Amino acid sequence: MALAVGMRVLTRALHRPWARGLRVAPGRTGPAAGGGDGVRCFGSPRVLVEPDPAAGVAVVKMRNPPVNSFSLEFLTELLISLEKLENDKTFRGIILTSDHPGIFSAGLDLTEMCGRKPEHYMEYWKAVQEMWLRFYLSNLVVIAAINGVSPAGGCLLSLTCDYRVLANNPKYTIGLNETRLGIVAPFWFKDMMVNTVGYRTAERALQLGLLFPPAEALRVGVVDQVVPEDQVQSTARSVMAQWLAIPVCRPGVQNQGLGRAVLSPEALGEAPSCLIQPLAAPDDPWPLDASRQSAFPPRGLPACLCLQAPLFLSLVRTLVGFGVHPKSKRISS
Ligand SMILES: CCCCCCCC/C=C\C/C=C/C(=O)SCCNC(=O)CCNC(=O)[C@H](O)C(C)(C)COP(=O)(O)OP(=O)(O)OC[C@H]1O[C@@H](n2cnc3c(N)ncnc32)[C@H](O)[C@@H]1OP(=O)(O)O
Repeated sequence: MALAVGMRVLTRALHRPWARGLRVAPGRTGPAAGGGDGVRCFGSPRVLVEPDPAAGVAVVKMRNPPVNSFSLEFLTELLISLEKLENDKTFRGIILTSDHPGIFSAGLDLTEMCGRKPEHYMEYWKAVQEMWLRFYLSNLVVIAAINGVSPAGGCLLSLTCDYRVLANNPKYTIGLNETRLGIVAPFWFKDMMVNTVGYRTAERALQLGLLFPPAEALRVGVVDQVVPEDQVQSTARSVMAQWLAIPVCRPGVQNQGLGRAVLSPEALGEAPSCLIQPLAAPDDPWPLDASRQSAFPPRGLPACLCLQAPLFLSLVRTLVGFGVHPKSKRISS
């Protein structure tokens, strides 16, 4: 299904460039997540924050209908909310979930990835990287309450979290399915998966673009817990309490050198620009090894991307296969 939808969205984006406008969800106020009086929700059109100051926790709800895809606007709002919470010493943890049960996130917004100007791709890709880095390196404990399907970038976002609770609904699959769309997950998507489920499982999952239903997801370890749908939020809160009982939970993990293995200290300094730097060097050697070159273009590559082959090639050279590219050493070694 993801494949069919992906193709449909990409094709439509090329033919209906005017349809890419902002989807603004109405604002909303309500009681705090903890039910306390006088504490109001805040956030932005696409991100609702339900604070529970007494617990030091905020529930961050993604609400970018219809599928919480990562549009540029949504990514920007999500990052602003995260930054606000990080700068507010009231909060030590956030629970990341969807305001639209059934869909956690459909991942990157496919309409952002074709039919646009090169500058837009740069800006968009930088925002995607920043989202990943900011969540991955946040000093807040982040628990994902996954209450819906979570392919590709949606899965990546959950992998940045300290713990993943998934609702037990067979429709709520999770995984990195990029190859099914004819694209290859960037190395940092891959590395996150390897860190989480181990090399062999990640290798197979990425090659086949597997989307795991809950029982499988738990078995391979892509999520930490599967619970009945109506217990996802309460479980996430219990897990959070467990984490917050530890005085130095997230910074402590970093200090022990655990869980932050994808980035070198050098890359941590200025990671977004460092990661996209090769885009500015179009004479770079082809980053894919011979076996991958022969597999390019992959079967099923969206026609609209083929039409933009030169741009697409340079982007692909930049974004994928860094694991076999000599320059990757400065990032991943
Ligand atoms: C910067 C340029 C880079 C170019 C090179 C790329 C290299 C990068 C490599 C890899 C990284 C990629 C990461 C990704 O995250 S790619 C996105 C992968 N996502 C998916 O495969 C999910 C596709 N969607 C689905 O499977 C389903 O929509 C669903 C299961 C999430 C929900 O199903 P359902 O409830 O039945 O809803 P619909 O399918 O009817 O969809 C509703 C509506 O939403 C549109 N839509 C769905 N997914 C996306 C999406 N990812 N981006 C944008 N829009 C999406 C869908 O088209 C429908 O639209 P409508 O008909 O107008 O209502």
